[in-house]
Amino acid sequence: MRIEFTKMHGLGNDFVVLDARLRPLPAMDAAFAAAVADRHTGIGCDQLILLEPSDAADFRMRIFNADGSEVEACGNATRAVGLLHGRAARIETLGGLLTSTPSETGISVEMGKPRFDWNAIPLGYAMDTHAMPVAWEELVNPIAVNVGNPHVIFFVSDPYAIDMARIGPMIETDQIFPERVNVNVAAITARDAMILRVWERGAGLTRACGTGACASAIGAMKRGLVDRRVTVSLPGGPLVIEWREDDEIVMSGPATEAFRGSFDPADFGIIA
Ligand SMILES: N[C@@H](CCC[C@H](N)C(=O)O)C(=O)O
Repeated sequence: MRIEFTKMHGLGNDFVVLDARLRPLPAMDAAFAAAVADRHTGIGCDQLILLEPSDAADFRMRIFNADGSEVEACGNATRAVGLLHGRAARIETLGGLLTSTPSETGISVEMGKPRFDWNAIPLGYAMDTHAMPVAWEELVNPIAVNVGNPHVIFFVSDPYAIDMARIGPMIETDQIFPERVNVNVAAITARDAMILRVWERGAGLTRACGTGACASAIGAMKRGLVDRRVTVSLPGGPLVIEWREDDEIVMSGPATEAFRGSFDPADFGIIA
């Protein structure tokens, strides 16, 4: 059996998109997703995205990290599937119902409302999420925000001076985060601009993280460091994040289709 896929990316955060909206695919599990995502023996991607029919929206998007874990939200993939859909779409995810719309800069997505309660992040025990009384080496007093998925944000003077490949996994898997966490290091450069690098839960260092940009922008706005519309520069390029007065987060930026192909799951050692 051959499965068709579309390889896409948002600012270099790359996806294998499988479309089961019209034709069912073999049941997806962590081993299947990890095998496809493997950059040496599979197709290779940061996230595998599975589109399915939905009763509540135009379609359902399921998100699997490269390590196989299924998660609630992915900002860049939401723009990518919005591009694939070709027109405005309501998209059901584990993190909530999202809306994507073609825009001048690519695709804009209404990402939902941020949550700040310690048990909504979630954290292992009650604490102030606005300035968490914790530290990992030089990374201190982060803010935690859930934008559909969990994020912790550290404000630093130079995100590129932080050894994220070493410290990222330590924080991601710390027991204070019972569902693990996406780790963001951000620097404010103006009232409307910031620089960001992200160690993603289940995927590692990526060139861009849409939910990371949303969470970091909201964290900076909460702390009064930036205005309510900010350009977030990631290694792969910029995203514009706005926190509207109605509490909705809007993310705008490009999405790209790279190529299409097909594979036989057996080639990757998957018994489908
Ligand atoms: N790359 C994504 C985020 C993907 C999920 C994340 N790694 C998690 O585990 O929550 C984005 O663009 O938001």
